[in-house]
Amino acid sequence: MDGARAASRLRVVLGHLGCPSAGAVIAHPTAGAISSASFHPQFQYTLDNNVLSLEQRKFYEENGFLVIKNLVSDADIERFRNEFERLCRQEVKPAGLMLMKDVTIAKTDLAPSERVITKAQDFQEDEELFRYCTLPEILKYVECFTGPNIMAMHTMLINKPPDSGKKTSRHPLHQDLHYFPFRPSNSIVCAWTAMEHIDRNNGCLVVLPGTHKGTLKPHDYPQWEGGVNIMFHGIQDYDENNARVHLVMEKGDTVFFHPLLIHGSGQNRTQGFRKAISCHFASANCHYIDVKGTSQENIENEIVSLAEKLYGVKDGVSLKDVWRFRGRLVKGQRVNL
Ligand SMILES: CC(C)CC(=O)SCCNC(=O)CCNC(=O)[C@H](O)C(C)(C)COP(=O)(O)OP(=O)(O)OC[C@H]1O[C@@H](n2cnc3c(N)ncnc32)[C@H](O)[C@@H]1OP(=O)(O)O
Ligand SMILES: Nc1ncnc2c1ncn2[C@@H]1O[C@H](COP(=O)(O)OP(=O)(O)OP(=O)(O)O)[C@@H](O)[C@H]1O
Ligand SMILES: O=C(O)CCC(=O)C(=O)O
Ligand SMILES: [Fe+2]
Ligand SMILES: [Mg+2]
Repeated sequence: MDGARAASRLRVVLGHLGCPSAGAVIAHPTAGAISSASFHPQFQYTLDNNVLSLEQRKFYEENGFLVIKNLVSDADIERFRNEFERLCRQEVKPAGLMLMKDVTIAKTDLAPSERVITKAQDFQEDEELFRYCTLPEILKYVECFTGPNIMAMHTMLINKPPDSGKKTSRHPLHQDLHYFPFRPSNSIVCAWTAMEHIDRNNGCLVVLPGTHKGTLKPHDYPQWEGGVNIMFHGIQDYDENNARVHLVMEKGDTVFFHPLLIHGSGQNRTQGFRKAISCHFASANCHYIDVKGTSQENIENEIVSLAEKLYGVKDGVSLKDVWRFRGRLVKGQRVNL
């Protein structure tokens, strides 16, 4: 492998390091100007900015997610779909992009195509896909959680394949914060947009409402008979009695959710490749943390070993620098991240 490719892979791999347990309730530091009409000191997970209705704010505060119907246009989704196909055919190779295959075919030599690639990750250098992270209709909502200084930290186009029968198309229940070495968690939000109708048949998102009020749980690989995709860690001891909500979504519908919200996705029982595009945004006022000695150390160790195995890299790479390199400012000022 040439140096540039190795460096770009290393960068992406290291980008998955996580951080410490997020137990403490932290007052939101990025609250902007407070309008007296909407000042609600009881709200902890949303900011006062008059975009969300009172009902929507209460819903997110209580549940940790909020679905906005029909937010992204069909025309934009068509463009994302076309660009994804171009990436799969490798007609363009933006720096840092990672194309993943399902674990059942990871060791085969199948040429990359729209039917082989299950996820395009880190498309921050792909102008066409990165448009998603700059859409005004998306950022308008993101700002309700992050405040005005907004970084796009982590980008994915997920192409959930028809399940091979081994159930590897599932994504185990997890909290995204497990992968993130920045805080506070309330200033991070994921936007996830359905690129087509998504329901239980093709593997919709499943969320455990209210779990964003808990702490970051230990994550590890689930004991799945048919195997599990690399770095798809799950929570071992979630409360089986917690309500589950299966998010049935139409093309363009977008869910915004908190990084502590426990969620996953079921297997795809259809013959189609179920597509969604997402970005994790964070306030640029967030700060990096050291994950050593925390529950996130296992993902850190895994990634570091992988990096050592693949590139012969030892120490010297700062995680903070990696994230700083990968994150992109999409609004306001780049303060810390
Ligand atoms: C909030 C958010 C972060 C939540 C999540 O996204 S959770 C999932 C995160 N997962 C990831 O980010 C994975 C990131 N991807 C990567 O690091 C890369 O795609 C790699 C897995 C390293 C593959 O890189 P690639 O350039 O394709 O290199 P290779 O084909 O040589 O593979 C390197 C070794 O990894 C193995 N591998 C690749 N894909 C998978 C898979 N799906 N499941 C299990 N193992 C896999 C592959 O077989 C190879 O193993 P060895 O031959 O070295 O033993
Ligand atoms: N043993 C497990 N460990 C961790 N997560 C699991 C386990 N079994 C299922 N899940 C995950 O739990 C979530 C909810 O599963 P659930 O069975 O409610 O719905 P589903 O699998 O999405 O839908 P369906 O059962 O209709 O296929 C899914 O995200 C799935 O990946
Ligand atoms: O299946 C999906 O689209 C969601 C996957 C997910 O939660 C993640 O990549 O963090
Ligand atoms: Fe997730
Ligand atoms: Mg199930």
